[in-house]
Amino acid sequence: MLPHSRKKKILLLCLICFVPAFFYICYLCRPIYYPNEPSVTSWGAPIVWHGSFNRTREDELHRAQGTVIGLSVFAVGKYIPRYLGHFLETAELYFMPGYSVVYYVMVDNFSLVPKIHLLPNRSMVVTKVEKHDRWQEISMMRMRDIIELVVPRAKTEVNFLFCMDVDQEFTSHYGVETLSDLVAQIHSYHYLWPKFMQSFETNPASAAYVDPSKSDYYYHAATFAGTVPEILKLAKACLEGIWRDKEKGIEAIFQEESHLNHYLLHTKPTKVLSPEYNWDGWRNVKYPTLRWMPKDYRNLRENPA
Ligand SMILES: CC(=O)N[C@H]1[C@@H](OP(=O)(O)OP(=O)(O)OC[C@H]2O[C@@H](n3ccc(=O)[nH]c3=O)[C@H](O)[C@@H]2O)O[C@H](CO)[C@H](O)[C@@H]1O
Ligand SMILES: [Mn+2]
Repeated sequence: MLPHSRKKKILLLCLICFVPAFFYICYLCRPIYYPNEPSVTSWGAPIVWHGSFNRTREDELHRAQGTVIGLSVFAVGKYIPRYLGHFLETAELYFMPGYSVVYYVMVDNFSLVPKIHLLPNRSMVVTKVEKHDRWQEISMMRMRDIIELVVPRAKTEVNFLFCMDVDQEFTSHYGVETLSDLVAQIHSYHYLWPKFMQSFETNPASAAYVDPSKSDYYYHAATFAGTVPEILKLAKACLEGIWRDKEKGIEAIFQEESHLNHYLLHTKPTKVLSPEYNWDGWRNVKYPTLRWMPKDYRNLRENPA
């Protein structure tokens, strides 16, 4: 039998450790939706949530302007058979329904590209890209290919350009409420985490360096968007940072995502997408619009680390 004073100490310790942990877990698990969450950033940009915008008004505006939207997506190696078909099929269902859309599909092997039946007013341009040996290079060099292969076409064909990862699926209406000059996606993993736990590059020698205490949000590179000139500026800045790091023999912790976060800290996005627009599958988002597909790094990536 433990002495009475020892029991009291253990009980007190449990209260000190577990009660705050319990409340923090409840905070992390609570349903996330508007109007419980903020819908404007500190610099005045809207944070888009289900219910925070008037879709009818936005639709009227974009239909009157004849807005055309581009969507660039890369699928290299095993990512083509695993993800590309489903990504495009769900985009046909939910990405900007009723609008003219041009898909810029970047692959290393034309013969594996699935046949997708496109709706009227929607077209697809398939372009061959180099296959790099490391997944990190495949991921990072998308910035170079966006500059050299996507932008030259997109600048005359579309008003807004989205750049997305392929390992995701659309699950409900992803509409014109997401359009703006420069659009960034809040990373759903990091949304509720304190700043010191965010995954910014913390090596001051890297061009991607961000002091977490000065940050706004941790953004997810799986979606960024904007007008074509803004995307060109963003991609050029990220690529320059990647080259500067390479000259020093370093690679930012989350590759182009780290450089994107550095850029967006200094060039504030004009619109921010809430975690609803890039849901990780377990986060308790009430109105998910696009969701991560299951990862399978071991089988899909060329190199394990
Ligand atoms: C844990 C981890 O690894 N995280 C990285 C990765 O998250 P992710 O796990 O989201 O990376 P990912 O495997 O989806 O790769 C990014 C994208 O590059 C393309 N791709 C990549 C590899 C490949 O062999 N074929 C191919 O097509 C594809 O479009 C893919 O969606 O990417 C992020 C950028 O979005 C960051 O760079 C993260 O550091
Ligand atoms: Mn991804």
